[in-house]
Amino acid sequence: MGGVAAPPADRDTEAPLLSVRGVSKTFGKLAAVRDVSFDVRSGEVFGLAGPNGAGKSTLFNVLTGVPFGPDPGGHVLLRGQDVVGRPGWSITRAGLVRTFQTEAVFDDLSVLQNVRVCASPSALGRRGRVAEDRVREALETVGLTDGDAPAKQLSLVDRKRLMIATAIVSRPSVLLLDEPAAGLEPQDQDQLIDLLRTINAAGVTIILVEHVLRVLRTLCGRMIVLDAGAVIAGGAPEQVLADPAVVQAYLGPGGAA
Ligand SMILES: Nc1ncnc2c1ncn2[C@@H]1O[C@H](COP(=O)(O)OP(=O)(O)OP(=O)(O)O)[C@@H](O)[C@H]1O
Repeated sequence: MGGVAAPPADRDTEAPLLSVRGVSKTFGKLAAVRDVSFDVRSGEVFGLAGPNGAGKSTLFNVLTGVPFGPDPGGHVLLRGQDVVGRPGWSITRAGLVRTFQTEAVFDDLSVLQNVRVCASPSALGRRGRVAEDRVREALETVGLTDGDAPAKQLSLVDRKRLMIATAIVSRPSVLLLDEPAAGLEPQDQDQLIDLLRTINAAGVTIILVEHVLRVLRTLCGRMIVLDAGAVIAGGAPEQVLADPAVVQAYLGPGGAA
């Protein structure tokens, strides 16, 4: 029951930017993540899918060390350096930055204030503040032009933009996005797709947890699927999403009949 092999690390000689090796996370008797290994190349948009409870968010937690790292024995190599065991701020500083499933936005603050307050410690300058040019650059990238607008007035897609701004203000090398398209109408999904393409084209490697398959198909060159914590398929989205084991995992026992 070793699971399915992760997609090939690389067809060329370039070392992967991120290498996840034998990562597991157990809560009591529950193996939420089971011996997961995969590689992400610099410049990729790499997809991570799986049914509810498959372990996707837990995997993001252990990759970024917040609130916990993996069980002993797992390795998370960023540019060949193992970040397991480092505190979360240090992993963020090394370049692994995530967003959360629900938009972590302070309604009573303005757009600008949200980016200043939510930025990770790695985005802070010498005086313990985020440089204003970084804040403005992040907001410009995500297309939020009115920094003084109260966050509570933002539409859902703009709240997603704001959450992404709070992550990219740290200038990550790998941006981990947890279900950014959740709840969006198709036209707003298209805006999100355009934004993620822009961020990726600027040199940011992206790992995308997503249930909206259209978004995965459009953006990802490669992806893996988790089920019950283990990798059950990996490769190009069209091939992976047609895999009978993946269809079965999504539909549940007997559902694929
Ligand atoms: N801190 C925790 N303590 C105990 N169990 C946990 C903890 N965090 C997650 N789990 C369990 O681990 C399993 C995987 O959860 P996780 O949230 O990672 O799945 P997911 O694939 O992100 O699901 P979804 O798509 O619904 O967000 C679930 O059974 C969940 O209840």
